[in-house]
Amino acid sequence: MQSKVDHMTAQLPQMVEPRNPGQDLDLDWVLSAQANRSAIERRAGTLPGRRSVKKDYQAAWLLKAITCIDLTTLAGDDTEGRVRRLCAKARQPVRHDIMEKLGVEGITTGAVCVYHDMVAPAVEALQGTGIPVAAVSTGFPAGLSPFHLRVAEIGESVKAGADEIDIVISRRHVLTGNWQALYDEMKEFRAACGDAHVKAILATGELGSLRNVARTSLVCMMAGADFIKTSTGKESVNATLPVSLVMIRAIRDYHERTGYRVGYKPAGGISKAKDALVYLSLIKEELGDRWLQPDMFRFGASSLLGDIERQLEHHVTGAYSAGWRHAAG
Ligand SMILES: O=C[C@H](O)COP(=O)(O)O
Repeated sequence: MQSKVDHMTAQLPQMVEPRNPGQDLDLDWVLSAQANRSAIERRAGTLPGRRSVKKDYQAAWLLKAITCIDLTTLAGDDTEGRVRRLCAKARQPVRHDIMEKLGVEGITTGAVCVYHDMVAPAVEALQGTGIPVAAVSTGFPAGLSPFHLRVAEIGESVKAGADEIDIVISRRHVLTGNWQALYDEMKEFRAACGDAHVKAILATGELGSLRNVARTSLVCMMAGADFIKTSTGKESVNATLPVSLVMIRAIRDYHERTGYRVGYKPAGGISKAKDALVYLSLIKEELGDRWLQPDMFRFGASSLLGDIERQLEHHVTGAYSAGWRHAAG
């Protein structure tokens, strides 16, 4: 068990892959992307019952999940104090006594994710830790402010010290099939990020179909997205397993054709440890171990960490509930 924990929690330095440079918009490829809803839903339906995460290794997998969390606060009443407390949690995500019993030290969350105004306090609170700060941007969550302001917002967050920028795409470009406009927008956002990594938020709950999700994923990667992300957390439907399958298969396709690995970030509504394990199994099965590192995979989540910590506490006190054990495999 201990060596499994060590192996699972070994964190790679942030963002070690060569960045996806993007490529010209390939409309034939985009339009050939399909998604068979019933096949996707059948496959997604099998995931929660699968046993890819062995019971003995659950603690190790939960620690792995922590290293992949973008610990998030995106609320209108965010304050510097709340963000400082969030950053303290990112540095020390699990209570000392639990970590001691697990025999692990030094793990952190993958990043902290905040609105622009909270970037500076987050950068200050995380100084010297190596934990990146991600800023949501471009008129998050709807992305309907004037284009030049959306581009300028990226520049402001980079100037304030953000390492990663989570942009929102214009859903209307997808809904009207204007792939060129989507590509141009994404390319400009990517350029404005400079050295900061860019995550493209698709807002999949507003894209109308799984086929649109597949096509949008490809266009964003062609325009140079470092990550594709499901949702803002503010749509009525956020991260789901069918949408995740479509997006990670697009990532696999893109890697096979171009040689570049793009990261994946399911976000919104993921709050249970057992759900995190299902996502990790999905990534392992569909993309392989390389994507199970924080530079290639993140959960966008505001409350997942709390449940994971509770489950780890149960693990060290031997108090797992039978139901949870069953669900997690
Ligand atoms: O990107 C992150 C999401 O906004 C977080 O959503 P959540 O509060 O449902 O975990």
